[in-house]
Amino acid sequence: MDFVKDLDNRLLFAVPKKGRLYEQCISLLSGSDIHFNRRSRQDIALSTNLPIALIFLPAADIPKYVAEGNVDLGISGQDMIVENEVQDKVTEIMELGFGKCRLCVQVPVKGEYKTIESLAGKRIVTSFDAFANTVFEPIDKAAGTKTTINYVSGSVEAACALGLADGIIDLVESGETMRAAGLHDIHTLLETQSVLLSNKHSKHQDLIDKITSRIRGVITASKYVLCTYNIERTNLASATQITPGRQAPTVSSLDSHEGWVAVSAMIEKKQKGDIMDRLSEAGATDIMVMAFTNCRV
Ligand SMILES: Nc1ncnc2c1ncn2[C@@H]1O[C@H](COP(=O)(O)OP(=O)(O)OP(=O)(O)O)[C@@H](O)[C@H]1O
Ligand SMILES: O=P(O)(O)OC[C@H]1O[C@H](OP(=O)(O)OP(=O)(O)O)[C@H](O)[C@@H]1O
Ligand SMILES: [Mg+2]
Repeated sequence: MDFVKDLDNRLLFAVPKKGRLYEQCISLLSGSDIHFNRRSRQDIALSTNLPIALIFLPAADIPKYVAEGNVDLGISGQDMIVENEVQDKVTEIMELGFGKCRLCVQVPVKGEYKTIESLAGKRIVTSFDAFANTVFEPIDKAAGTKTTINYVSGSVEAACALGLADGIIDLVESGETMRAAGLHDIHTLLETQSVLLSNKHSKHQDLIDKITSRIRGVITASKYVLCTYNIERTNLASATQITPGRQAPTVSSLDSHEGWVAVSAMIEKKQKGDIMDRLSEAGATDIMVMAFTNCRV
């Protein structure tokens, strides 16, 4: 436990210790040049190049630690922030674009329930019991009844078939798990994805800003590629309409080819095929597309 004293003066950054957010978080850290050595089974890892300690915790608990100020910064899902009821106590710095899914009310396909209101007074099983209680409070009040909310930690979809629930509240991404259990969704309560979140009163705000801009750079870099090509200056105007860049394309003259220029511009990765076709039609040659791993734009 020697290194507990080494945590003094370090920014504490909570990262999901396993599960579907883990790999993406590790790749964000690596893309942001936050280096660390983590020994097997160890949930605290000191960064070797920045005054940061990474704390590996269950995603579901991270919003609570951030809200209470036990850690300065964290990555978790928006659903976990809502379930921990800490929306007002943390700053959601930015959406990270992964862990995207919907929190839905689901019922058996062959059943009588068609609306969330029809479940008033019935039995709901969920891992999101705090949120479910807030959802059913007004519904119960209007119907003059009390819905039973029971917590289970996983495999929530099994609850209806097992006779434990009339409906469930759980996450849906592809819908495969829901359909396999003979369920369908009748109401979306929340759209969620992973976010970078911070404590509102951290003493490490400068470092939080630095990490945020590095992570933002990694996310932007994953959406864009750099496109370079050569083109006759007479065709430049039509080519730059195809690749306007984020501000403007970089244009330099080609010494060896009178009247020709070299152009480079960031383009959206998902449009690269179409853009290359159109550049070719506009007279561009030597068209190349290159990925980059981080950027500040
Ligand atoms: N099927 C899914 N698709 C996308 N995101 C998901 C999915 N299931 C869970 N998530 C998101 O992943 C985050 C972590 O979820 P959870 O705590 O259930 O861990 P997990 O990664 O599913 O691992 P496990 O359930 O095995 O412990 C949550 O914010 C949740 O919204
Ligand atoms: O719509 P889908 O793509 O099928 O994904 C949704 C499923 O993913 C999550 O379960 P997870 O795999 O985390 O298992 P768990 O129930 O043990 O948490 C979630 O709780 C759903 O069951
Ligand atoms: Mg899960």
